[in-house]
Amino acid sequence: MSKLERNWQYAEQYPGETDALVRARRLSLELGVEPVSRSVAAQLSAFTVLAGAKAVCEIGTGVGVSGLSLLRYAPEATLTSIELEAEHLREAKGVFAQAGIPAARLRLIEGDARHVVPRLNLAAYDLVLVDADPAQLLEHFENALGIVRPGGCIIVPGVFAHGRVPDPAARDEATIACRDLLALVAESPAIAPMLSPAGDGVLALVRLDG
Ligand SMILES: C[S@@+](CC[C@H](N)C(=O)[O-])C[C@H]1O[C@@H](n2cnc3c(N)ncnc32)[C@H](O)[C@@H]1O
Repeated sequence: MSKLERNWQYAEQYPGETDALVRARRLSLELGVEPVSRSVAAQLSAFTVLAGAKAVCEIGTGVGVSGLSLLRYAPEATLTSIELEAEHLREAKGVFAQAGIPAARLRLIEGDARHVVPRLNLAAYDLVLVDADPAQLLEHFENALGIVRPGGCIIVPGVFAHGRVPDPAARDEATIACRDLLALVAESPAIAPMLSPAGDGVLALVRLDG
């Protein structure tokens, strides 16, 4: 194992998780839904607090691992989370209920985020997580930019497309979408980006004023 691999593995094993997160992660894997990794979950928890986020939106609820992480240290935050698959959302509801998250802090919406997000209030969210189908990434990202307030942040886990983004030979749709997003964000004067190798890559950015 290389030094970088050892560093990565250490960082992945470092964060502690609540019993609710451990249960949600297990359920997620049983259902074949890929949750954010432990280190990415820890970043989501910290980002919500750092951003002072009260209104959080998530595209791709899955079974609730990322949602629980976003709310973990932010008792005043509310989560609007959108999920295409009824079964995933049903399981996520159980996960949030078992974790004791009050229903008033949650707005769980079943539907295609490409249609739902454009109907949400513009510039109304402090933090938006984009974690749905990577092939639709650019569309989700454009929609996320519309609903995040200036000074707010967008987080995109999985942006290395299972390690394929750095491989120039990889040309599949999801990989190209991730590369296109990384290039777009790097070139925009209206965005302050940060790329972390945690999990399968995390792009975090601040939408600047104006
Ligand atoms: C990688 S999983 C999300 C995992 C979750 N964020 C977590 O860490 O627990 C992606 C989820 O996005 C959902 N999804 C895919 N396309 C979607 C769309 N267009 N709108 C809403 N959800 C979508 C999938 O059904 C799946 O549950």
